[in-house]
Amino acid sequence: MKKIIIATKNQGKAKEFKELYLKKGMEALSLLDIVQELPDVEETGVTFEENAALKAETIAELLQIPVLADDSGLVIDALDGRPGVYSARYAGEDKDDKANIKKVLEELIDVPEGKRTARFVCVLAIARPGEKTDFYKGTCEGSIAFEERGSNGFGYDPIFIPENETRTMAELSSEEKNSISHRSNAISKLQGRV
Ligand SMILES: O=c1nc[nH]c2c1ncn2[C@H]1C[C@H](O)[C@@H](COP(=O)(O)OP(=O)(O)OP(=O)(O)O)O1
Ligand SMILES: [Mg+2]
Repeated sequence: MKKIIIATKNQGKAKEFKELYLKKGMEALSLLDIVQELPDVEETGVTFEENAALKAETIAELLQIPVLADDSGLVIDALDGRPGVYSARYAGEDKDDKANIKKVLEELIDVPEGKRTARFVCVLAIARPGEKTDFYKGTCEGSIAFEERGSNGFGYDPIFIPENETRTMAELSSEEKNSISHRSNAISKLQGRV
C-alpha cells in the first residue's frame, strides 16, 4: 500500500488521517509511528499556512521524502477569531485540551446562542524536498456549545456543534466526523496529488 508521512505528533489527528487515507487505499504514518528521533518543530508562524509549512518542510528535509503537515484550529467570531492559530496552547504551553475548553467556555459565558458561531480550519502543507510547498485549506462551520458533551474525537470537539447538527462533534461517530470535518474537506481538495 502507498504510504504518506504526516508530520504530526497529535494522536487524534493521526487517527483521523489513517481513517481518511485508508479510504483512498493509502497508509498514513504519523511521527508517532516513526522510530527515528525527530525534533519538535517550533510553531513560530502567525498563520496556519506558515506553521503547516514549517512542520512539513522541516520533516521533509530531514527524511528526504514528501511530507504532509496539518495546522489547524478553532476560529470563534465572538472572540475576534481566537484561539485560531494558537488553539493548541490557548490555556498554556502544555497543550491541555480540558484547560483550553474551559478557557473558551468562560470567555463565551455571556455570549448568547446565535452569536456563538465558529469554524474549524485545517491547512495542509505538502513539502517535497527541493520543491515549492503546496497548500490546501478545509473548514467546518458551526457554533460553540454552552457545556461539554461527548467523548469521541479530540481537542475542542466536545464544545463544537457542526452546522445542521444538535450534537457536538464529540458525540458524532468517527465516520460522521470524517464526512464533514475541516480535515476531510482539506484532504478532498488534494485530488490525488499526494
Ligand atoms: O478536528 C478537530 N477537533 C477538535 N479540535 C481540533 C481539531 N483540529 C484541530 N483542533 C484543535 C486541537 C489543537 O488545540 C489545535 C491544533 O493545533 P496544531 O498545532 O495544528 O496541532 P498539535 O500541536 O496538536 O499537533 P501537531 O502540531 O504535532 O500536528 O486545534
Ligand atoms: Mg502544533
